[in-house]
Amino acid sequence: MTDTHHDTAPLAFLKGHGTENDFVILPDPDGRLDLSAADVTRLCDRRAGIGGDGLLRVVRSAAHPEAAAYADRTEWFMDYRNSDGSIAEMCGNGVRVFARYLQRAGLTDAGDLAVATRAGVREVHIAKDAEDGTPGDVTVRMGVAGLPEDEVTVTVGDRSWPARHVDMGNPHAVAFVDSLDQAGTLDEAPAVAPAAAYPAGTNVEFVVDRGPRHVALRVHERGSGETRSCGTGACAVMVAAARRDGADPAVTGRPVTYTVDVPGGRLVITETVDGQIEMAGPAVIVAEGVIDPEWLGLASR
Ligand SMILES: N[C@@H](CCC[C@H](N)C(=O)O)C(=O)O
Repeated sequence: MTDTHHDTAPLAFLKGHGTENDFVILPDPDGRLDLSAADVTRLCDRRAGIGGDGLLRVVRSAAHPEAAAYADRTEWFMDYRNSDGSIAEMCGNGVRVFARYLQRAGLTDAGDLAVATRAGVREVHIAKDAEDGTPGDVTVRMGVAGLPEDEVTVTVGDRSWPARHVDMGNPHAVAFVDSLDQAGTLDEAPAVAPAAAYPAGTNVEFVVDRGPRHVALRVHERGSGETRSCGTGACAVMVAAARRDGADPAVTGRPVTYTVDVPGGRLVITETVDGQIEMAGPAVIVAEGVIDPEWLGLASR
């Protein structure tokens, strides 16, 4: 934290998740907080902190140097960090939870909005709640998947699989396996070769079939370890599965939809004829509170 936030006022936070990919949310509209990697790690610590796979800082686009160029398109920038404090370009579940926060805070209504991310502006739709009060899903247009042609191999222990390199704004290696247990404990990051394919590291997904246009995955996230869901990872898996199955909306002229089961729930993902990947699923705020400024070291800076 820099001296841009040097009072001892409690710092508001919320906690939320999308299919159990969980986040600490820090509202910082005027961009006063300058979070170090150590600050993020502390906040995301599941025993000594609040706990989360990552952190979403909610900043006005105009107040953030990486988003000022988007300020005429959207008011809000998602400053996403992995739980180890590293910065990632994009977080698919994060942007859906971010939108839910904006709705809860009265900063947007259900309907359409746009959120700036390091991977560009993403369009989001918050569905209205059902009559019984069940919250509507949050859908995000994730952009067009990049499919580099390189041949990639993922290894865990003494097993290796060919993998598909998919770029969803952030990097992914998607390996189809016979059983999700083959990925082992995922306590450590799987080895991915050649390293040159992923100069900034990668997220790795292991995938099995569950039925027609229906797959399930486990994921090891760069910067966070194994998580119970990864939105960009689920989209990468959907595209890899579609191409494997011979489905390409740009060729057939028809959108294609896959159900993607993750350990923490279910995402429904469609590739449109213009190549856009649209991901729908739940996004939930579970708590809000205040952070002790002395604990985080705000008072001494
Ligand atoms: N869980 C996220 C992805 C977060 C970023 C990722 N760990 C990376 O470093 O690229 C998602 O829902 O997409």
